[in-house]
Amino acid sequence: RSGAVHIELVTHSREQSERVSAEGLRLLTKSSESGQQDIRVRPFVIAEEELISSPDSLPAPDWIFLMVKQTAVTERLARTIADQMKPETRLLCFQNGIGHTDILAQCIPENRLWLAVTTEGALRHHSVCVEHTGSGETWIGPLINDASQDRHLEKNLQKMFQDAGFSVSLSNKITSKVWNKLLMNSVINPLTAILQVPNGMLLQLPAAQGLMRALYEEGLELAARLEIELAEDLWEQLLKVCERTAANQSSMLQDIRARRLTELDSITGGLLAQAKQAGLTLPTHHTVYQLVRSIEQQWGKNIGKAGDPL
Ligand SMILES: NC(=O)C1=CN([C@@H]2O[C@H](COP(=O)(O)OP(=O)(O)OC[C@H]3O[C@@H](n4cnc5c(N)ncnc54)[C@H](OP(=O)(O)O)[C@@H]3O)[C@@H](O)[C@H]2O)C=CC1
Ligand SMILES: CC(C)(CO)C(=O)C(=O)O
Repeated sequence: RSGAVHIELVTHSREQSERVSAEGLRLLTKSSESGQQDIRVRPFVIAEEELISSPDSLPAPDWIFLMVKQTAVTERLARTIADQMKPETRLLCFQNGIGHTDILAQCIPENRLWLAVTTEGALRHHSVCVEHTGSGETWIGPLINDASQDRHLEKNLQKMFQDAGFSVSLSNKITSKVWNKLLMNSVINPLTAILQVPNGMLLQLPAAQGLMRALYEEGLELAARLEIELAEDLWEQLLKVCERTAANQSSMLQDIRARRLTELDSITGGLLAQAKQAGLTLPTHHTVYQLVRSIEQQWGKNIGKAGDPL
């Protein structure tokens, strides 16, 4: 969208940035007002390696949106991002799961980290084509609540998203939102990946429902131990997500089918790491962790990692 907002896209590969420069990005989207739309956008684009070799090639931004998988969040990436930040720059992280902020905080002060939890759906078809697969809600909030922070940037950001047609709320309890989603992902994602079924099928299998409940209860116990507030109707919300996305393959199942690394270490593994610190055991999560890891290891991935995440 034009107007006062200037957006720059940083790609992983030079090949992708060259294609986006030459062809633009194709966005497939559907809305009740305009029906199916096939939109071509031409963002300013640069590859990560160009940014590393000349870190001053872009003007320092107000916001950086981090939209990579958890598996791509490394200390090296954190350093690259830190080199792009000026004192007012904030980093907004869109990842499912937990753990990435610990890596990012090695190079970026925690009071500059913001989290986004979104139920928007996006699917990359290829390097210059992405589909908006479903509209949802997005919550944004700071990792730490620092009363001295000037929050005007956050309000401007919310307006920018709203002007672009997204439903965005600001939250002072973003950790609760993160954990609500984390618990849902920790139930749906590994089970759909192990059973190789779409989300809705979990509701048709009584034995799977028993497993879902066991995973959920263990997650609840951990959140209570860590004094993290969760939605009171989280179980009902979880069942609704399975219903609403009945025909969809979870992101973990998609990763397994494409033989990519999954976000297991940040979802189930994230819970297990927190549980260990809190002196709790989560036996059902531990078992599904070992099962998903065993699937990855069948293709030679994550071979160095034992079945025990810790
Ligand atoms: N898709 C969705 O509907 C939702 C996703 N999320 C979360 O958002 C995160 C991203 O998911 P999603 O968009 O689906 O993932 P995708 O894998 O589709 O997209 C991530 C993109 O990040 C690129 N990338 C990786 N490393 C770098 C880097 N160092 N510099 C620049 N680009 C890089 C990848 O490029 P390449 O492939 O070339 O490495 C890829 O194009 C995940 O944590 C997911 O759980 C949350 C809610 C909904
Ligand atoms: C909510 C759910 C399970 C929807 O598929 C998801 O976030 C994912 O697939 O990662």
